[in-house]
Amino acid sequence: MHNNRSIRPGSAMGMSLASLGTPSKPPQLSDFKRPPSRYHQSNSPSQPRVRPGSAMGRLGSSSSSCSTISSSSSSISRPSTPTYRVEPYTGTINVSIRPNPQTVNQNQSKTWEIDPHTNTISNLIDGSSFPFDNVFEADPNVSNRQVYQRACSDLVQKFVSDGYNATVFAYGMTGSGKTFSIKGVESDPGFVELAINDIFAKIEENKLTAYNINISYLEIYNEKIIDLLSTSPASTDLKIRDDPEFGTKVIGLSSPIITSKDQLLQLIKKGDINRKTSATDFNSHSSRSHSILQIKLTVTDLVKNTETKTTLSLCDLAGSERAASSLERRKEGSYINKSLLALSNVINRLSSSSLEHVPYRDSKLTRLLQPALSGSSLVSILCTIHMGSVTNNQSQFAAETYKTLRFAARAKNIVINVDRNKSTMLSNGETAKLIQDLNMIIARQKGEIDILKNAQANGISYAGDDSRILELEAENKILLERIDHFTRLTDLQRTETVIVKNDVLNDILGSGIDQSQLIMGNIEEFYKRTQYEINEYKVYISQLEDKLKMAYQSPQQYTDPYSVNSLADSETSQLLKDQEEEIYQLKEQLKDKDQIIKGLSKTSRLRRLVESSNTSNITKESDFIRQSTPGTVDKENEPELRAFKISPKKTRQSRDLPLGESPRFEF
Ligand SMILES: Nc1ncnc2c1ncn2[C@@H]1O[C@H](COP(=O)(O)OP(=O)(O)OP(=O)(O)O)[C@@H](O)[C@H]1O
Repeated sequence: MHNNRSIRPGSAMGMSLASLGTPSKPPQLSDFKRPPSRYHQSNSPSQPRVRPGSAMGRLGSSSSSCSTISSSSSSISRPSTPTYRVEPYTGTINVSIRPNPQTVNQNQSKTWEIDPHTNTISNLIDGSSFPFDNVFEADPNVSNRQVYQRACSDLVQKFVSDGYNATVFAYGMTGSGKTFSIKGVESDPGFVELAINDIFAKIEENKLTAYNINISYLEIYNEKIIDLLSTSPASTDLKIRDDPEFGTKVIGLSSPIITSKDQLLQLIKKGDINRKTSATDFNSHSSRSHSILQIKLTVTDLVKNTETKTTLSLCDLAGSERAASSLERRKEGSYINKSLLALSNVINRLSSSSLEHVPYRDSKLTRLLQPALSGSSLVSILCTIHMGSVTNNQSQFAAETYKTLRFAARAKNIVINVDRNKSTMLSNGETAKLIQDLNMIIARQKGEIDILKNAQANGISYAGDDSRILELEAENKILLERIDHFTRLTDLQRTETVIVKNDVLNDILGSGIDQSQLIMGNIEEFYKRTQYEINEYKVYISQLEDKLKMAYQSPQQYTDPYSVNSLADSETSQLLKDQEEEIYQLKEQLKDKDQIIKGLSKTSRLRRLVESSNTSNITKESDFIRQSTPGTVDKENEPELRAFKISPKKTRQSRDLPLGESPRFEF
């Protein structure tokens, strides 16, 4: 866990690193099981079925090298929809098709036919037919909420409650409805807002769990990664780095902490404004970039004292398009098409049965999607299409729709194995940090309550003031209860760290009461060593504090001797944050060491007492042996003797205590 790492000046911590790849493990070849083809054996996985009796079916397979006649229509079955019930999840990617009802021309002959019952879309000209998890009708009454419920909400639930990363992306030709589905409109909110509503509803429901949310929002425009939440010029061409923990990371990407749903929605709105859009031949408000919004959730189980981190990625890809009339649009279009081709190639390789190299590095988009596509995330793809006819001037629509469906069919053929992200036990420092954060929230809320109360006292009141005060006071109460719980946990952990968890101390104490001289020597040695370490830490902390002071006084001139010469502002502030964090952790360690010393001093005192009582009790002991009857032990010294029977080493699991239960130490 990052809080446990040892950070030294000049370490890579000077860089502002925000994860972009969905966290957990880096992709491995073993993450892939080549899927058993759901298609007829002689079909290539990417080929659609041909319905018997259709134009192409009648022509027979010789008419096309890419289609095979299936023997009966009953063989067209709906692919199994992932249920996400087993762990780890093994199954196919969820693929949905949604047509843009606005581009359906009722006066033109139909090229595509949708059967919403079998979730199949068929081409009426060539007879090819594609089954998917969901195929929606080209009906303006099909709302974003309905599409979200079937294509996305399951993943969001798994992301919030079950420790899975989840990735949802919209793919399709320009103007087909990707942004409409992901972002939505005021009267019909899209996936982003619906997912956020679900996330916050879940958070409010579960009082035994604490949540921390961070977000990042980027776009890939002309193969450059741009931070949509930052206006700094340094955030317009960010680099990707391989990362053992997250798969890939974008260096310098901002990742603000979210404190409320409103704040989150505001930030996303700000990012949306920064995103590149222009009028094109097909869409008056076309997205000229791929956008990736990541919501990173840290869930702390207050009962088990564990923490789980998960990431939800919502991607609105730019649309594929033919040559545009404007030069600039053509240039953008060429970057868009290149990266979509790279994505298509990756999907082809993953869906094929060969074990060929998967070309993730061919584009920034595929590099960023690599962790998700290689098994560290549940995936759902929404493919949006136009229903244009091949027999009129909308023929480009038909060709693009065919391309999109082929892409979707290949994606549907990929089998992924996804593990839940592992929960980690919280360390003392992390619990203390959590308490600090909760205290900050309480202080802020108290400030808000005071302002509202003062305003009321001065006769200024706004509608809903009273209920807001009540709401804040209730939230305050819950937060105080959480703090109380964490404080108890921290105290327990500290005690345990001192008496049970410290291996050195345990070795010394567990080595037997009869070697008291040796033990005393060891304890003293250990005591000296700890004192020495404490002094070292103190010196190091004061150096760090001096450095921080300097940095705050003159951030422009401040250059860390260990870091690159001119850090960008954001990197400098990240460096400062890292150093503050390091100081905080070192201080926490110092507190632990202080506790150890207190524990040791107490133990030494007890041992001396026991030794003196042992000597004076020799006669009593021999009396005791002679009489062989219990009850003759010196009653006066009994408590101290009891206190000195040290139990064998305890295991690390002993920290995992149920709420309110103290660890049992045998003395
Ligand atoms: N399901 C739908 N219902 C109603 N209107 C839709 C639907 N899908 C798309 N539209 C409308 O079609 C137009 C184009 O949609 P949108 O901008 O979402 O396309 P896009 O796929 O994101 O395009 P681009 O790739 O160019 O950004 C918009 O005016 C949008 O409101």
